[in-house]
Amino acid sequence: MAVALLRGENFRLYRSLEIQPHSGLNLITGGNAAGKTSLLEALFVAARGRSFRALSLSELCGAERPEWNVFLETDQERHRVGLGWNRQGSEIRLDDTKNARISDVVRLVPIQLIDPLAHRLLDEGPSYRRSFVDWGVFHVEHLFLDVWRRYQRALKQRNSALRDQLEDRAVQAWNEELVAAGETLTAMRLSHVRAASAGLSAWVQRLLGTSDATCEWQRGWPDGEDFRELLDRNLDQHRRFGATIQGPHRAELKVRLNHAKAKGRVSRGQQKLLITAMVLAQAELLAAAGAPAPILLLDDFAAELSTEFQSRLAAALIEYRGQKFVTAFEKPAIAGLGEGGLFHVEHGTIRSLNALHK
Ligand SMILES: Nc1ncnc2c1ncn2[C@@H]1O[C@H](COP(=O)(O)OP(=O)(O)OP(=O)(O)O)[C@@H](O)[C@H]1O
Repeated sequence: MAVALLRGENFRLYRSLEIQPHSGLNLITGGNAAGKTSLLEALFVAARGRSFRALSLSELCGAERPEWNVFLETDQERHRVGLGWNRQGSEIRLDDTKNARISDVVRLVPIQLIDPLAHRLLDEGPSYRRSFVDWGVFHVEHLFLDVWRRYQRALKQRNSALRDQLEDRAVQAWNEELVAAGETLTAMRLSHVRAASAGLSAWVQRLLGTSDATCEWQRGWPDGEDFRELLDRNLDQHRRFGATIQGPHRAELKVRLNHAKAKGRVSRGQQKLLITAMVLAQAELLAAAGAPAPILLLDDFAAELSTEFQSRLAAALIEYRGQKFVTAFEKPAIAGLGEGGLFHVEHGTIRSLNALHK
């Protein structure tokens, strides 16, 4: 699956935008503030229903009028996805369905971004890594969303019973659902991380020249402990905190490169390539599970990378068989980059620099 057409109106600096991307690699060049990131953002917003850098959809509105829209069409099956915003709210359309559910769009058009802030996946708190893993599990396990929602609901109810200092029975009433959903969720996450870790080494070898990268899933409560018993045993502690302080909502993905924690001890350039390897390993799992191969957005190709690392990254991108959108100030002098779609952006105007050979 690839995006065959992207359109937008009054989206950030673009009065209107339209591209017909290549199904493989698309290189988008342009100077500072030309509109490269905004173009990736238009794609991301259409596929995820939210931006990766704006907190609200209103920020995406251009100067023309108080409304904007983005639209994409896929190559296979010609699915059409549109997101429109005005001051009254936003609406997602999927094919002929108005007010479609964003989860249906997300499932149809998996998209991942690696931008200059991607190091947060390794540097910041565990919620970034949980979201990363859960995004993959969502795409390979169709029951994930239901189980995740059940867990969140039981957790919320249990926590509010703890906060309101209700009697033990009222708190414990949620344990069964919390344990049932929590254990299923954990099993799905564990099997996803194990499978992704198996593919990670090969991508790390290609990108970083070492195969010594590991990902370990910590499920959110101590190994060897039964979740149900732990909830009963720690009830007083949870009462003191006014919250359930163990469980899958506290899970963590521990990432190591050459035995060092990927946080702090690994350089920014290494982090960028390690994250790319994680994204590519996960993308392969999706494809293997019959989901569409994720579309990869890579903002600022050369940032943080030596020429050797740039060559390695280019080779990995070319090898990855999903669709890719890569931005750079200028076309890197690396064979293979720019052989697919080549676009140049200037002041919110996009020019296609090649006859697209699809
Ligand atoms: N809502 C908006 N309406 C109009 N213009 C906007 C809006 N939001 C951002 N811009 C402008 O769009 C321009 C392009 O931003 P964008 O982040 O896409 O550039 P870029 O090509 O990725 O640049 P760089 O390489 O410097 O990051 C910026 O000058 C920004 O001020």
